[in-house]
Amino acid sequence: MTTNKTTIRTGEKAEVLITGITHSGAGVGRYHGLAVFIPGTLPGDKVLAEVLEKKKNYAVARLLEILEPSSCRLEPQCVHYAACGGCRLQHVSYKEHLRLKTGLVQDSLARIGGLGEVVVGETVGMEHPWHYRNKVHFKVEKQDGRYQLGFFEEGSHNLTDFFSAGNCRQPGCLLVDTGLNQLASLCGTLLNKYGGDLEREPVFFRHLVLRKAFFTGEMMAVVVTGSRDWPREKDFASELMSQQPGITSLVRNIHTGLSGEIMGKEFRLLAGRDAIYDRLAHLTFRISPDSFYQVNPLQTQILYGKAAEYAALTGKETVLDAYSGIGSIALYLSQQAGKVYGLEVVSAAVEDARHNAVLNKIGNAEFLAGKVERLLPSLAGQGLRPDVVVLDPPRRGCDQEALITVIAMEAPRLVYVSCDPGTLARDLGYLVGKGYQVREVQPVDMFPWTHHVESIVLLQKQFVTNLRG
Ligand SMILES: C[S@@+](CC[C@H](N)C(=O)[O-])C[C@H]1O[C@@H](n2cnc3c(N)ncnc32)[C@H](O)[C@@H]1O
Repeated sequence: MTTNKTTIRTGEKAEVLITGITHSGAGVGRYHGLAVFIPGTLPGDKVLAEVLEKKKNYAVARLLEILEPSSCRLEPQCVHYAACGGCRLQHVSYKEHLRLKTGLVQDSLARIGGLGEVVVGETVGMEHPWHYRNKVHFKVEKQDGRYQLGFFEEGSHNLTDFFSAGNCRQPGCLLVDTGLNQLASLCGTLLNKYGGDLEREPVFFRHLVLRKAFFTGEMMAVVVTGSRDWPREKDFASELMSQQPGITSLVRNIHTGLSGEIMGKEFRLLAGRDAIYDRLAHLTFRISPDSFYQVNPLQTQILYGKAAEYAALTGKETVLDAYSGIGSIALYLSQQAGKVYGLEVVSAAVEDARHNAVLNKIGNAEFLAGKVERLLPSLAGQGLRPDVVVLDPPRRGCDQEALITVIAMEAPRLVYVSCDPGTLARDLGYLVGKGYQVREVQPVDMFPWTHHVESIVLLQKQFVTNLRG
């Protein structure tokens, strides 16, 4: 029987030339006309793969052998690369990796947003794309008679232990700041020392969340426990604080619920201050344990610089920063604006933003707590007509109610910051359908070696720009 796309079977071995990449970082090629997704491959590779799953329009296969490598193929540097799955592009040269990310954004805009004519700028990369993360959350699991710290392997609940004795060749994650890796390793040792007898009533540790302010060097550790009791909590805290002088904030979070959130609602300060302080450009920021803060400080400066360029402020404009976190973009733009508003749902982040305005002696910023989709209509109802709206939503993008109100407010300029090209494309498509024009799209590599990419986009309202400008 001749093989064609309908007779392909699972278990079949396929020779595939990879010609593209998916949004989750897998290589894509064709086998008898059917698209085949093969993780761990990249355009230019010729590979032998085993079909694992066959659907009507595509198949998923497992890489067995690289028959001819792409000229852009690299030996991954991380010893955990294969098991961890977090760095899905570590086998791709950095130059090619940036080119692929630009392509991913371009492809989303065309396919999802119907914006094939929009030109996407080249992704801005990093000079040293390692140890760039200022935050990490390690999963804590009981395995082989001890608490282990690491990440779940892709698609499973098996933990890749990043700090066991067998992994001493590379303790920690290559994307994470080296000071945070050292702190994680020490925390792992002390959780084992003070976590209780693993056989009888051990403490249920869920996560270890670590943060570092790159500019000030301050570090924060949040130990997330699933149980309330932790008899030796004080011993843990005092030994950690004495052994690691850089740690300025040690917090316990109690998360007894079933939700998949990393942290629960209850925080307890164990030692030091309840927040860390960092500097970004000319500003100082307080960052509380549950507030969002961009994870790559060097690239954040590039991102915020672009936001200022796109906002094109002259000193008198009203700026609305939707999804404002600790107020960083609003405060960054405040010196060139008449008035800035920030809208944010996490109340601790709103408190940080208000505190940050005072800390930086900024008097023209106002921060409101609540969901953007609720606050915006009420601000519009009160007659607020911003000149610039910054949208920096989480991965799921903007709620349609929020976009409807932004359109009704007729802001001449929108600056859309996104970490998900798919939802960005969806929202841009909607805004373009309602009279906005995409002027510039600039991807910034905030997450080197992973398949994630940040983009910043300038949109302008057609016609109204002239009337109001
Ligand atoms: C990608 S972060 C951006 C934060 C900030 N612009 C920055 O650069 O650090 C998205 C923020 O939106 C907040 N958020 C998520 N959903 C929201 C909603 N429906 N309304 C208001 N804020 C929301 C999150 O808590 C988070 O602080």
